[in-house]
Amino acid sequence: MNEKTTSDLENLRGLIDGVDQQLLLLLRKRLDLVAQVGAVKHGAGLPIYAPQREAAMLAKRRDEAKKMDVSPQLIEDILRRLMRESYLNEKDVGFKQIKQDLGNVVIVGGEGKLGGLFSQMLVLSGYQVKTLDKNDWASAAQTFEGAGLVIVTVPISITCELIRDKLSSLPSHCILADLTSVKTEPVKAMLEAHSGPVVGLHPMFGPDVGSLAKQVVVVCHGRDSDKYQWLLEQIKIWGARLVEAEPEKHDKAMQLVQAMRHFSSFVYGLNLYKEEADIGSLLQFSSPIYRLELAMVGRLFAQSPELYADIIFAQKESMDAIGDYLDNYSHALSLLQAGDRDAFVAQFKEVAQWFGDFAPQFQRESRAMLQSVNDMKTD
Ligand SMILES: C=C(O[C@@H]1C=C(C(=O)O)C=C[C@H]1O)C(=O)O
Repeated sequence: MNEKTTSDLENLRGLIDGVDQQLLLLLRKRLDLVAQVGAVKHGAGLPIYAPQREAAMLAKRRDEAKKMDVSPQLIEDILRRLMRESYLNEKDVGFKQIKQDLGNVVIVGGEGKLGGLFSQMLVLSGYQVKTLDKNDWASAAQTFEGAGLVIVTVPISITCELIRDKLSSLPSHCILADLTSVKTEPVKAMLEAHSGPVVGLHPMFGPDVGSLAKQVVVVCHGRDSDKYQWLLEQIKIWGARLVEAEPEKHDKAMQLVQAMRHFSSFVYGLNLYKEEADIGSLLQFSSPIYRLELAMVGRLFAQSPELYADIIFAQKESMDAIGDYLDNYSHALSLLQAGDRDAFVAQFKEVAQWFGDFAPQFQRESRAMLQSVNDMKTD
């Protein structure tokens, strides 16, 4: 490269550095303002996630970007990432405590990751939280004294037994809730063990989310919902959306959303293992979509085998859903083995028609995800 080119590049890159440093100053200023918004929301009991504000702001910035010949999608991508940071900032400011005279919250299994997240959110909301784990049962009666809310978040495989054996003598006013990823049996066990308010919750996210903004918590009502309405309001203030469902309907959906999804990832990983695939080499050749596929499968094997075994084995009925998947896989394979391209195309079209408008919607959503996957490449 000749001297003039080198000099030109250095000068321009220096100017870009200056602009980026100004961006940093603006980011710091924006985060300070967001923290002040968080403080106002804390006092007023407002949710950290304000979808209408976000939609209005994004629309304005997109218009302004267009007039400045800046990609509207670029400013939207930047602002969406900034908003994710905003939620963390606002969470750290804390939340209004909706139920002032609750007494203690006891989280059974609170040393687990999901229990730890709920403990953090409840403490940030001003509640006194105690945790009770497998070595604490000798002092359980004392811990439960004065408890206003007991949340059960232990492995699925021991949830119902623990509820029945250990939680049948709670104070009658105390709310009993669980966070289990299946609802029918735990809600039934809580209703049988406890005469007071009962509610089943299923946070549809992992414990590694930074905040509950935009997340979903499924609510399966048990008993005396008026007594735990404040808890649902508190979860909404944390930024989550509540989806009410009958336990049975929830569990039916989880056969596909969780059991079959995770079982399919397990089998995909098992197949790579049995085929002695060279993951490093696969990554070299991988398209963004395949890298995302590998990431979603690989992340499973970085987590607790017992957790996923519990999720997959939780419902006997999941076997039916997985068995149907195998039947459909075998049918599709038979078309391939028969070289019946026309039948494959016909089946493809039939499924595409069934997906309807969801197909192009998912194509648009996945395009943004794939671009993010590519953005994260450092090689
Ligand atoms: C800062 C706020 O809180 C959230 C974060 C926003 C942002 O980062 O711009 C906008 C809306 C809210 O979801 C707000 O409500 O204004």
